[in-house]
Amino acid sequence: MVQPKIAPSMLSSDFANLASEAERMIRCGADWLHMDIMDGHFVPNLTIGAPVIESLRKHTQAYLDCHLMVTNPIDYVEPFGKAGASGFTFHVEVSKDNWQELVQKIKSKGMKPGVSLKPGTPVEEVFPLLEGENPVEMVLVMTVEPGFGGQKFMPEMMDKVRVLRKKYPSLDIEVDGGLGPSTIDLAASAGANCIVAGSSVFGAPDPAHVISLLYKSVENAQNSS
Ligand SMILES: O=C(CO)[C@@H](O)[C@H](O)COP(=O)(O)O
Ligand SMILES: [Fe+2]
Repeated sequence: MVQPKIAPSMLSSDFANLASEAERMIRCGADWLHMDIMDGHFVPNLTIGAPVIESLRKHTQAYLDCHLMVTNPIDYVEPFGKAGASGFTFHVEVSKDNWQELVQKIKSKGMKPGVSLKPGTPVEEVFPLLEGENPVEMVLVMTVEPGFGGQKFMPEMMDKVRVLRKKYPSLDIEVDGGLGPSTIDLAASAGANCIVAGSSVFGAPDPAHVISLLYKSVENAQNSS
């Protein structure tokens, strides 16, 4: 059975207090911290890069689940490895020609390679990356258009999750965008085990309660499947 992981998206945190926000999330029961890296080109928004990951790493031992919404992910592997990133998830839409080199490089820097796909990208496009000698170890299914937090969950993306879970029973499948107490059951029953949640966690009066609801939903779905 794949381990449930709840990953609050730090995009919804107070960036001016990133270290204490990270610590607060871990205290609230978060398994991973989801870090959204946007280059203002692949997506129309600009966030943080390796220097911020490096600074945060000095304050936490937590798993830093980095989601690279960038046009040239290969340029980021070395700096992110040095900075202390744990997971490095790139987008399939910009990696068709060099994903093999990318995966190899990510692993050689001690990070876990993942691939993400935008809502309009067919799930079949990630299949080659899950086969062969050097596969990715996680698929991140976007459930909103990448770029911003606080958008509405797209339930039609659950078909992709179902297809992936059927084909790859032990794969880490992450969902990202619009996840919270009202949408988690759809994602959990489709087979997602890694759950990114930004606004629903940071906007809640009791983030620990939301994190535990998300975790329990994944556990329940796994126990009844
Ligand atoms: O990658 C992204 C957005 O591009 C996400 O990680 C969001 O930051 C999730 O935020 P919510 O939809 O949960 O508010
Ligand atoms: Fe993300």
